[in-house]
Amino acid sequence: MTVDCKICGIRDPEALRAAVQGRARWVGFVFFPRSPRSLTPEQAAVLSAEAAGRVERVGLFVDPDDALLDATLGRVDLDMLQLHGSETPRRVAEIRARWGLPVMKAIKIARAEDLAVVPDYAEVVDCILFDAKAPKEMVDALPGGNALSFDWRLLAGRSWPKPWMLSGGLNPENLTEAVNLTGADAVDVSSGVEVRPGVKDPARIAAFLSAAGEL
Ligand SMILES: O=C(O)c1ccccc1NCC(=O)[C@H](O)[C@H](O)COP(=O)(O)O
Repeated sequence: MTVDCKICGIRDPEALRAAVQGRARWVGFVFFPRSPRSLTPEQAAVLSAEAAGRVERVGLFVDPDDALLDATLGRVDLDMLQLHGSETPRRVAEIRARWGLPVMKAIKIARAEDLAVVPDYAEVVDCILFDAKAPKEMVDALPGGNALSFDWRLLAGRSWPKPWMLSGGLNPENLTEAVNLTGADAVDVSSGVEVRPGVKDPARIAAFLSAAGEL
């Protein structure tokens, strides 16, 4: 079984190289200033140039306005956009049409009812990303990248009309169980391959990609 991996929140060349050497399919660059993983367009442009032709480059945005997308995409070459906020299906479709890039929409899951929106988004996206919804009590939660998992059994035996990725609290130790339960053929990780928020660990990236290769 092949499981394609995305390493999200890449901020430095060492992490990028570990992702490329371990044969990640995608790397993610975060454009959300409140995140410890956020990059300026100038920083991302350097990493994006190094990644070109070796790994697909995903730009992560949270409810971006047109000006932010224009400013970022004017400076950084990206292969896909990841929308990780409260973007409506209509806004997702608008972004996809206007910037002409494939779009992945994060759908945040805490309980079965949270999956009810999938058909609406599936009509307008290229890929769905299932991530954990942070509980309200978690006051300092980010819109994603919180090292939280959801109940993977909610996806067991389900099929979806578009390609999809599993994310949320994955790490080298739990990847096998997560994939076996959900049947995911693509996964996304950030916190689980870090030494602390925003600081990637090349050895953990290698371990995650190795675990994926052994599935
Ligand atoms: O990583 C962030 O800081 C971030 C900020 C705002 C929205 C989303 C964010 N990250 C999302 C991801 O890194 C992944 O797509 C995914 O949710 C995995 O996160 P993690 O649970 O940390 O592995």
